[in-house]
Amino acid sequence: MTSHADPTALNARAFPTPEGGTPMMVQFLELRAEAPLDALLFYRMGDFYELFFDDAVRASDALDIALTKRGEHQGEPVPMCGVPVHNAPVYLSRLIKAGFKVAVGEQMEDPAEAKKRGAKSVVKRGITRIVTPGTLTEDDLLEARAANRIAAIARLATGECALSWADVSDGEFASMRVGNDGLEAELAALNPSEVLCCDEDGKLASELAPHAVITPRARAKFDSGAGERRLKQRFNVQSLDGFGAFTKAELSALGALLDYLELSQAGAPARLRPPLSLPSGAAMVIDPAARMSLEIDRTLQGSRKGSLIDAIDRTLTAPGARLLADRLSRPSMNLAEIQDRLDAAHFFLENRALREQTRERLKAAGDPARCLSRLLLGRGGPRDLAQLSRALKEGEKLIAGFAKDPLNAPPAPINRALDALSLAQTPELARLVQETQQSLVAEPPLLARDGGFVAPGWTPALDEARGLRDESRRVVAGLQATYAQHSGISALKVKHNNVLGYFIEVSAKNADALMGDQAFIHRQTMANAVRFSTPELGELEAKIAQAGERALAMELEIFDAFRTRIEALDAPIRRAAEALAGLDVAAATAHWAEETGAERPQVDDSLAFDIEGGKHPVVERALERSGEGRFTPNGCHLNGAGGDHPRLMLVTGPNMAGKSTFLRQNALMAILAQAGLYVPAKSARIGLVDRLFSRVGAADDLSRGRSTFMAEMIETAAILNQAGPRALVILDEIGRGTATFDGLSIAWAAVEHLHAVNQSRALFATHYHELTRLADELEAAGNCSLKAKEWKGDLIFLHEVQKGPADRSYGVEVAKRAGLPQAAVKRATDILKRLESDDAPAAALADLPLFSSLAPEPESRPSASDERLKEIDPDSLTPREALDVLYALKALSQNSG
Ligand SMILES: Nc1ncnc2c1ncn2[C@@H]1O[C@H](COP(=O)(O)OP(=O)(O)OP(=O)(O)O)[C@@H](O)[C@H]1O
Repeated sequence: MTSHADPTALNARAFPTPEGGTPMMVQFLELRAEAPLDALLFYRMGDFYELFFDDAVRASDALDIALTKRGEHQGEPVPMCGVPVHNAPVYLSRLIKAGFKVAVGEQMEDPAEAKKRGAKSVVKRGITRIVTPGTLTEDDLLEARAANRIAAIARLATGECALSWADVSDGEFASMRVGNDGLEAELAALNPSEVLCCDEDGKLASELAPHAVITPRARAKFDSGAGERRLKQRFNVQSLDGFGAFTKAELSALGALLDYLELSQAGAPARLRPPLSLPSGAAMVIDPAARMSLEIDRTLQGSRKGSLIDAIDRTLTAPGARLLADRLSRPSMNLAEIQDRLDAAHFFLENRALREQTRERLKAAGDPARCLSRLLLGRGGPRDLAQLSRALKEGEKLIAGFAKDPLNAPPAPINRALDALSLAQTPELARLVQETQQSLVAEPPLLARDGGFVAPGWTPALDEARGLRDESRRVVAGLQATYAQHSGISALKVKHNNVLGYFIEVSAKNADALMGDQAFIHRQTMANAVRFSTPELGELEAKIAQAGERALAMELEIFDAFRTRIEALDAPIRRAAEALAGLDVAAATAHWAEETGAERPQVDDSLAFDIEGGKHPVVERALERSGEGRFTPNGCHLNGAGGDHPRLMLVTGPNMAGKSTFLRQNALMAILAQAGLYVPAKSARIGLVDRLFSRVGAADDLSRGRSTFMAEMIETAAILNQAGPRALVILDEIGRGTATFDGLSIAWAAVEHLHAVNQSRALFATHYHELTRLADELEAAGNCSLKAKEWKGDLIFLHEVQKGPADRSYGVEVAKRAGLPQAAVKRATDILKRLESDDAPAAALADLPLFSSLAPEPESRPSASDERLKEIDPDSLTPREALDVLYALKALSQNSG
């Protein structure tokens, strides 16, 4: 599919040469040549960003705005469209969502400066930034509760592979070595909005990360030596050893990413934390198919509503929500880390009042990480400053609630968070917080350039400048009365606009009186009014402007000083922001657990999988909301201890009985437990799961040219090739997309392979009853089924898991419930009876008459003569009437016959 935003198509564009152009057009085309071809150029002209040529054509189409023309270039009209600067974020976000990148060409000087060089000179412009999906920082353009990552894939000639990624909005910067076959799963976990790769890997990257914008870069940008140099220079170190041991591929990926971020931030390079090399094996690997089908952070339709995270997220801050999403997308393999998270949640569950108090404080904390990044990038304003210091202050206040009660001491992870929040540990930071709180007005504006954010009383010099400005304004206001009195025109007004500054306005009929007066200088005649100025007004105007400018300059200086101090305190501020997010997740987990009765899981390094009373949090919520009844909790034991506790469980039962739900809820249980969260179960013991595979439901993958069956087989192959004894495998009805015997054989072989070779803990749902026999033959396999019973000819699902296989499949009953025509249901019942006879299926069907050759069963509606007979009461008939009725009945039966 090629879209307007397709980088390959964009990179093939050509723009005219500047020859023969107007000075402005020459400047535009020079900037256009400087900006990457796959980005649209927003060219600032006063209050508008204008787009020209092909940029205008594509943007007007994507934004649905008018495409006009502006003069000619080289004899051809120039296509143009524009968006107002004050509304630019809205248009930017639409273009970014449509997959475009935008280079912003700003005016680099005051137009007045340009005029000094001659009437025809053009205002200097330069590219200040390239806005791309993966490099956003503005709240308007970002989703608050989701990370916004940009990733880079490096594949060296040696076969070595690595991923690097960054979140410019909060400074995250990391890399990880991966095998070629692990790229897709890791990219799915990171869920980046933009992916860099070298030119040759463009197609591969779009297959690996189908939801991301792909940005191909020259192979030279992926040079690992250059990458290392760039990293050292950026982080100002002699050696990278202090940050970790990076492979060549990691250096290549990190270097390429840094290079691109420098380009896109044009001179204001993103402020990133020093790179972190994540060890492989630190997180449970969830294959992309499983991630999708388990609907962890979004549903198959792509919405957050209806996903696992939506059902369990009780965080109150956006950074808390992002941390929770991160933990769910990369469940930990580190037992100590998991215990820490569970300890923190447990503490908040036990200490309800403290939890409520903490959550109350968190509500005011906002998003300090993103405020900090914007401030460091020079894109932050006074509101960011105020929000950041409020968050730090709330963090400080929060500590007081955790009284030093030796009998109820918070666990280590909470203590660490409290330490990070303690301003007393960083007096510099404490001072900064105090000063920003004192110096800023209650509701500061978004942008510093507008001024008006420093509170009165903060610096005498600023107060004085403002006093002068305000005093002059008062004098101006007073002048209106003086002039009115002097001229005798009571309707005289003193007004202000950007062109004339202060002026006097009178109606046209009063103008003559002032025209002859030396004190008033005529400036402008309008349809109904005439405008004048006076030297006095001019002087006051200058005073006001001067004082205003001085005041603004002082405010900007104060703001800059704060910014510089923040830059130096970058690390402790980040630590405090992370601590707040961590406390939010812990308190939210406890809150959710209390609300739903979720329990603390026991996670260890065994191979156990023992769940009692497990529930599917999303299905349970859906049932609750629709009032359709309660969720039936079910246990699941896959610890391989033998007997009742097989390692591989075959799950049978009628359609709609709840097999898929059962499979999914157990996969989710492992994810939740290793994310360090409570689980929706009475109890759960789970031995670390290193990889989670799930083949649930048949989602067509037609976009990749794979049929349902092909997609299913590819995923099954991946499972049988990769799953090991620590894996958890969830397989739902594999083989059903092909002929019965093929399907059964494949399913059969898969079960045997999983049992003997992979030896993973596995749940295998199937409709092939023949498979249930395997439980007798394979020592670590067992059967369970979902109960259903027939009642008065209807099928009732109990959603209860019981030992042993299902007695039969009830497919025909389900079809009947779904409203299949009566004739088809009856026919299916007949066929089923024959198939279930002892003969081989082919023989059983041999003498079965074809459906079409059977006379359709007559509808059992009463005949007309029957109806008539019912109406007759023989006792009330005269002999004559009886004879008439007899004739009538005879006629009716002849007609219908
Ligand atoms: N444990 C449960 N308690 C209550 N209701 C449940 C339970 N499990 C499933 N259900 C309900 O039954 C419906 C069908 O469940 P599910 O899709 O898991 O069935 P299935 O056996 O996999 O069906 P099929 O074989 O047709 O895919 C669910 O949408 C849910 O409403």
